[in-house]
Amino acid sequence: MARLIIVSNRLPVSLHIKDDGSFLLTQNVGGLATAIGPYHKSHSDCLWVGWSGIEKEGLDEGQLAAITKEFKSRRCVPIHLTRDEVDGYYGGFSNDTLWPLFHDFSHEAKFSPETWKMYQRVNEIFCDVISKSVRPGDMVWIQDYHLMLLPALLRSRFPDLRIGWFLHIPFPSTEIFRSLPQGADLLRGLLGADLLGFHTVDFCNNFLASVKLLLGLDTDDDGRVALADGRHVTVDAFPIGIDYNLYKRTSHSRLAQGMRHGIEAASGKRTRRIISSLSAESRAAVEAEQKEGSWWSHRSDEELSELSLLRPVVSSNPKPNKIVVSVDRLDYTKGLPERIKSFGRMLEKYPEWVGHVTYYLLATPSRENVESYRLLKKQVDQLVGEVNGKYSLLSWTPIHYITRSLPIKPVCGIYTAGDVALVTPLRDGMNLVAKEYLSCHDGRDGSLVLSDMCGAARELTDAFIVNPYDIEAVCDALHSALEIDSAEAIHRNRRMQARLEYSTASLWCGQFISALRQASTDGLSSGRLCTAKRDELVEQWGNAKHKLVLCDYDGTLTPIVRTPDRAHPTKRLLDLLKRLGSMPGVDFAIVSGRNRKTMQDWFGDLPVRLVAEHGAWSSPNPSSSVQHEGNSGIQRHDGSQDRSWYQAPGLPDPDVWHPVIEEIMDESVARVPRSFVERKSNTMAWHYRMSDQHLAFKECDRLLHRLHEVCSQYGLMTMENSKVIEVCPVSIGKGMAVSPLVNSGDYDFVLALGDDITDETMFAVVPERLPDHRQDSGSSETNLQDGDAEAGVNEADALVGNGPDGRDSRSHPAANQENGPSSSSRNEVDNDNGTGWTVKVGVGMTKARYRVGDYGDTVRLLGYLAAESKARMQ
Ligand SMILES: O=P(O)(O)OC[C@H]1O[C@H](O[C@H]2O[C@H](CO)[C@@H](O)[C@H](O)[C@H]2O)[C@H](O)[C@@H](O)[C@@H]1O
Ligand SMILES: O=c1ccn([C@@H]2O[C@H](COP(=O)(O)OP(=O)(O)O)[C@@H](O)[C@H]2O)c(=O)[nH]1
Repeated sequence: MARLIIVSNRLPVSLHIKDDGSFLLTQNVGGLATAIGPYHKSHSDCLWVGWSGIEKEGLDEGQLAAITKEFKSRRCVPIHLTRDEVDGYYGGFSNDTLWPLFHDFSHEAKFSPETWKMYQRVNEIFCDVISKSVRPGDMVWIQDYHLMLLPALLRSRFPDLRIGWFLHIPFPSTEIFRSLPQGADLLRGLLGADLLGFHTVDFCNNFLASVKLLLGLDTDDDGRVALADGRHVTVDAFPIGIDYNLYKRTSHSRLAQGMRHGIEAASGKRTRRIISSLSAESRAAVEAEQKEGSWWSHRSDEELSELSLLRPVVSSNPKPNKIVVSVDRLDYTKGLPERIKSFGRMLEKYPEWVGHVTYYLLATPSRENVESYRLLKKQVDQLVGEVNGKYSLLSWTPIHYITRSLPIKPVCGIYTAGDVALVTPLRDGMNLVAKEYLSCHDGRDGSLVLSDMCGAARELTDAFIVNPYDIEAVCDALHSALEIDSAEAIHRNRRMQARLEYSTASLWCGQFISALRQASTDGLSSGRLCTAKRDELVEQWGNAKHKLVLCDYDGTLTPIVRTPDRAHPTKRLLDLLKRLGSMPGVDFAIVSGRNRKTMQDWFGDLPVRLVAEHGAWSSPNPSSSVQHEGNSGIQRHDGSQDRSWYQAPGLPDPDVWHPVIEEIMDESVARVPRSFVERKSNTMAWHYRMSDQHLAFKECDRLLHRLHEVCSQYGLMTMENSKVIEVCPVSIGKGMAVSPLVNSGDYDFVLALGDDITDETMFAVVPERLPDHRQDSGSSETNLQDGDAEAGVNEADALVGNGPDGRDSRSHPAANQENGPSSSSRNEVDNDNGTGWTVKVGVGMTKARYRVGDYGDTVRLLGYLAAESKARMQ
């Protein structure tokens, strides 16, 4: 397994030098540490390289070495920088130039040749330090805009190193990016990587448009940029998630709940006792005033003082007391002034909320040494003061303004208390706050008003989406969010939560690393299921009513391992399959070459259809009323009450051919140490995965020759697969087995997943278009033979080379007489480097075929589908 080196500006731990000179390491919090930290911790060979956070000045070589050693105890490699270097590279070019420009704040951007020089120098320093740690086969994953030159610097030293880079902030439009004098240099720097990741497809497109405009380089359909040196760089979207369960759990912590109660009490949401002490006159006065809609006017001083004191807790007001929350760094990209104005406008436009809605605004100090941030702080202070000054009552303040940094528990307390979260950045790469708020409201109401200008808006489509610059629109959305019916809010939230719960930070990390692992000098494979296409597939799945999934097992749902019995499914996989199989409108079939007993033992209890021994046996889903086996198969019970197995008709008698084939295969076992024969009821396989491959390949040729001499007389054929040669009846095949299902007319969406040549026959029977005859099909019963003719034609297609690469996909006896398999074709069919395939088709769409990396990608895809179905069921 390739070792991963993570590189970021900051390390996941900070080092503090205590008064006595000793060191203290503390864990940093934040999106990056949460997302990649667990991978770093759980992989003992994974390193993390980043700036130490300590100025180099005043420290001698011995102290620097001691600091390095301290970080090493946490598998971190610190980069030591001088104050000038940090000021120029970090405060200067990164935060004064790239940050504003990438967030569409060109007017805030400073262009300075000095800070650019420092940026170049520090990227080189990073390269020097990393170069000392790199070993052959390593992968390097660079984070963010601070290190855009690093990929090409590393590439010049390590031509074969796998390099990935991910941008955590937006990538701007070409019009903005081209104003950056060093734009072309930065793009060239990035193109040193194999894989470039962004939060959204829009940011990918912005990047590619700049590459085209500034460097004249084109992109292919798979999002790959072809370089003059023959390399391909893959560009794709990897939207980051959060640790959903952590936030959900923390929202129930005593501290968070205590804060929630405190906030609710302070905002008048909880305290009702005082109401009973209200005089009847006061109550009447309050009600009259609410009806009039104008307040303060025509009131006596006494009335005014009583009203202003009591207003927030008066129960007769039709508005219940509510709480609005927001959590941001005090950054000009977060849209705080616009948001405060919108809140003020809401109190003006909907005065019934005065006294009844309290806004808890947490604005954490950020980059306080930067002039524009200091000015922003003043502006926010002033606006909060204006709204509070204008609307405050004696016992109620509209905005509770907190300018401190809080740890996770109190932050969750704030989220949990909020009836509405106001998340309105003017520009943001993702925005984790929006996702954290929803996870703290798991199973509860609470509304999200969300800016359209952040990456999160692409996913959280059930939020109140607003243009953050439009004060009036935000004001109205806030009003609607406060007014929303609780059941409707829960319903909207559940849809978003189902997706967030699945698309976690660790899924994001795993997905990027998996893609990077597959990246090579050719870029990721052509025909790849990129994020945009995956989202489209998930959407089509969500829209379909009757879905069929045909899924191979070994190599598709589980990795290929040394011996067959070690490929036992994990509990997580079984849970996922159970969930999918039980979903209304989903028919899930595991279609495998495995023997019937293994299929029964491993999957017998699942609500799924099973196909064993490449179609020699099939067993319908015991929980489904729809059966497609008809009377064509021979029904056999094997001890399991709930599950029946049907044998494909017309199979040659195994008692006749087994001894013959076994004897031939046993010879190969004798000739090739550590190879073995797997005997199944209707097929037989010679496995050589654990053997010397050179010797095994030679034996393959000999064995195939021997097998072809006898196969046809028994109605058998050979199949060459991943380190296995299998003999099976010519009348079976995965395609033949699933054809009746595919052609039943019961489904408006079919998805087939597989990784090897035996799955090609299954892909082949998936039609180019799915006819929509669900309405007029009299019976859902389809006899196995009904689909045979078509299956036969399509299987023949697969046989003559309509496989993924146009290669022969099976070694049919007749075909083999002319084209005996060569050891090179054997190498080609070996899928151990992981290339699974996904084929989908639906009513009204044309069949599409995609490549995924390995079984992990397939399982993740199924997870997305399950989450989508869950979201749509809400
Ligand atoms: O159709 P599938 O579900 O993909 O099953 C195909 C064969 O899978 C098993 O063998 C393969 O997986 C083993 C475990 O990873 C590995 O050790 C072996 O080298 C692979 O060939 C199974 O043993 C065969 O019967 C299936 O035909
Ligand atoms: O006092 C605070 C303020 C914010 N956050 C966290 O800071 C992160 C902010 O991430 P986001 O993507 O929303 O914005 P960024 O600050 O990265 O631009 C979220 O995880 C917040 O929970 C925090 O822990 N304490």
